[in-house]
Amino acid sequence: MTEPKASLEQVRERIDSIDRQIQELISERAGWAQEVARVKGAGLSAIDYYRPEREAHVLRMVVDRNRGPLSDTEMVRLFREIMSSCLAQEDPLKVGFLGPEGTFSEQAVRKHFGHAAYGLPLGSIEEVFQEVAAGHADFGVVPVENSGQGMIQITLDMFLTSEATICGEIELRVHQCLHSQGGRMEDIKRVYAHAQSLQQCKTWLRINLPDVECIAVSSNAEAARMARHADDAAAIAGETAGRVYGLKTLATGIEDRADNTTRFLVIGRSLFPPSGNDRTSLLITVNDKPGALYDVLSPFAKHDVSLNRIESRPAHTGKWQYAFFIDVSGHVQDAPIQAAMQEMGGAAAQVRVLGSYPVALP
Ligand SMILES: O=C(O)C(=O)C[C@]1(C(=O)O)C=C[C@@H](O)C=C1
Repeated sequence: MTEPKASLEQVRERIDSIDRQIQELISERAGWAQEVARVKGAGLSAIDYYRPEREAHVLRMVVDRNRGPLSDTEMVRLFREIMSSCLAQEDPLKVGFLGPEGTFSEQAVRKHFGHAAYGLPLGSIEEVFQEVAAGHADFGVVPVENSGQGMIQITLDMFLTSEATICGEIELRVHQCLHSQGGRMEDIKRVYAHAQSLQQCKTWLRINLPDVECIAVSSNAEAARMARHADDAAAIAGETAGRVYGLKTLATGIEDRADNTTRFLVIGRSLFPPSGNDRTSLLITVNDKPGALYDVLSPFAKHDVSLNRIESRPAHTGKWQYAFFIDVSGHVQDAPIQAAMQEMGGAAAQVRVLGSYPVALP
């Protein structure tokens, strides 16, 4: 270790002085955010001021400027909170998510919208779509894919029948923990968790709790709630859920894959302009003729548009008809995507732009 540069008292004086400057600058920034609101016009609500493309741009500049010692994720989190508070000065955004309190979906809401947004815990993914459509929530956050388990089909299927748009994506590293009321691993006879979490921790459970009964429930937070009632029960859930439900944490990082990550979508009712680094999600149904899918996809290759993902789901329009969820790099206003969509022409029975949105930040 190198020699200290100053005494503890001197270090604290320096920190106090920096805090004063930071606070003055945050207040000044909040004043300018109010000025943005005046420029845009009075009497609007939070959703009219919210600009995901601008926020993504601001946060990318934060990452570009970051020289440490704090990580990019930490810096982004701090600036996200500042923007969240600036935006909420008039009226906070209302964001629906799969509740109850303490779920990973709630963590995703906080990661993307900060703590000044108003979180609305809802009973199911379907309800999140319904509340956004009805205007009771400005936006919704729904899980769509896990790095180990793949796509969450109910979320994809909701786009077949709802008008929801995609306004953002969030990647959340999912760290699972084992929590219990009693706090003793040797007493555990039952483990509650969401089915996905049981899958994510399968190997750990086999090695560490081979004889317990595993019970799938509607969410990890629900599992934590159930585990409160008996000393011989435990829950697999995130750290937040354990804290919210007052449980003791018996083990942390019990997910089998070190890179366990869930991708969430931000759903809303409108489309937003380009941020400079975007992804576009399309919902395409093809006519039942030879080469139709090829004819839909080849224009993207021709115009040098990268295809990030393709998923097929039964289309609900007839037996053996399929809808394709296609993600491509870029914004729908970009010339190459426009050209590809025009060329695709009659090969597609239906094309719906679900949304163009900033690629997830760290
Ligand atoms: O730049 C704007 O349009 C603002 O309203 C300011 C601001 C910010 O704090 O930077 C706040 C909320 C928006 O979502 C984007 C940016």
